[in-house]
Amino acid sequence: MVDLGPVPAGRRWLARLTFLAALAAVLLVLAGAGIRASIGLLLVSVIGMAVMLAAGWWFLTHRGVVRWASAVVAVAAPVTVLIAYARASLIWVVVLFGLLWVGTVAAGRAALRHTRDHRPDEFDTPPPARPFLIMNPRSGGGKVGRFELDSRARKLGATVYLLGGSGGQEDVAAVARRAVADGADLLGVAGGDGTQALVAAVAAECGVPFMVVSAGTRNHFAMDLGLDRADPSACLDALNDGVELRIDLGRVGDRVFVNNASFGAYATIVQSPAYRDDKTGTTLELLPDLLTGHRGPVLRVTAGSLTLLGPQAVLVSNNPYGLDDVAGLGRRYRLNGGELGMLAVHVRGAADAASLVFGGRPGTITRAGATTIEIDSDTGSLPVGVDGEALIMPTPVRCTISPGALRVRVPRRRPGVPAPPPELDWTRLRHLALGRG
Ligand SMILES: Nc1ncnc2c1ncn2[C@@H]1O[C@H](COP(=O)(O)OP(=O)(O)OP(=O)(O)O)[C@@H](O)[C@H]1O
Repeated sequence: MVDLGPVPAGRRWLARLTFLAALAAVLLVLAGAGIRASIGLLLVSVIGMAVMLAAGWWFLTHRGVVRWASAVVAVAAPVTVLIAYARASLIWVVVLFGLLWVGTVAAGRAALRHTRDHRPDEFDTPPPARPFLIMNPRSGGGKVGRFELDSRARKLGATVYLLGGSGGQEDVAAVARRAVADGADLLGVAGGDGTQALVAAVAAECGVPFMVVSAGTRNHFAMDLGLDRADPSACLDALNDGVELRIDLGRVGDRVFVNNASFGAYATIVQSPAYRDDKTGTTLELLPDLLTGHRGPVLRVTAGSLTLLGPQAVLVSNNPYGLDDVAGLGRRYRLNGGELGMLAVHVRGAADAASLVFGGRPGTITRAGATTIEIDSDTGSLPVGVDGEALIMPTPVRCTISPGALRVRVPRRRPGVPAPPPELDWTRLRHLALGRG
């Protein structure tokens, strides 16, 4: 066994604090409510949540009176649970228990936190001599104008191409290719993730570095690169004081994606012509048929040795999302792991929905990692959402990953990506608390 040296005293005390807080939480419930009321409290909570999830499923899969009656039940269930707590004068027990449990988890995580440096490898490379940035003045509600990104970039020596001058949809990949042919030695985008993916593909193909300016609305790619999302102008620092990262690119059919490709209900809904004008109304109208399999393609997914038949939604991502707990929800802790992530949801009825209280029955939510994922269906083509852009692709649709395919230039000083939260491993905590490392 490798000797990792002595454990810092601070971590030992944090591990002890974890056990103390957990014990205090349990004692509080037993002392405040008694054993019988504690069991009752737990049962009422579990039943309330299960009813809420089952009613939520009925809301999504029905229309008319049944839908709205389900909505009432979905809201009434948690309210009833709260009333039950209040009538038993136990709200303070529940609130205090919640606070103590949050403290327990925080102390446990801090005690087990990885000590290894989480930053990806950075490469020192000379600054670009002829950077070329494509900017979309309409992205993020006009961030290019608000943060004066175009004039700032020009002052730093970049050539700026503003999208939208022609009035119609421009071929950004062609603009980027022309720029490289004319001598550009870096390509960058200030815009949404769909545009980032199109230009990143050209940068990887031409072997020039890519630069991301967080001027979109969601900026998920910028977030997972550890860039500043609040102030997109900070991303321009990469031009004069930058380092390079090597990251992976996902491929779906003949397209590149930087974040994810989605299949199934959501991808089908966004293809609907009515979706642009009425997102909620169109989703509610289409969901019942899509979720119950009366409409839309039946998906067949192969990820490594795993095969799934009939999931309602599948998300394939460029490196897996940290979905193990809410802290990591919707973010990737690394973009250079060389593996696609897959998340598939298959809810067959209200019982499956209710089972989500305990994490779902087997097959309800499936996660996997693989280097190739194939999505097939009984139809000749499939709607696919590629980094938020709605496309139709011929089946079977193959997703692969190209490890280290993209050089990304980022500011040397940037917010960075937090280390993934460690699993709350009680055995390791016990060893730590007892000073055994
Ligand atoms: N290639 C393009 N040529 C011309 N206009 C474009 C192009 N791409 C996007 N637009 C226009 O710019 C608007 C904003 O697009 P974009 O997706 O880049 O930003 P966003 O919606 O703010 O970001 P996000 O992808 O994070 O939601 C779109 O509504 C679209 O009309």
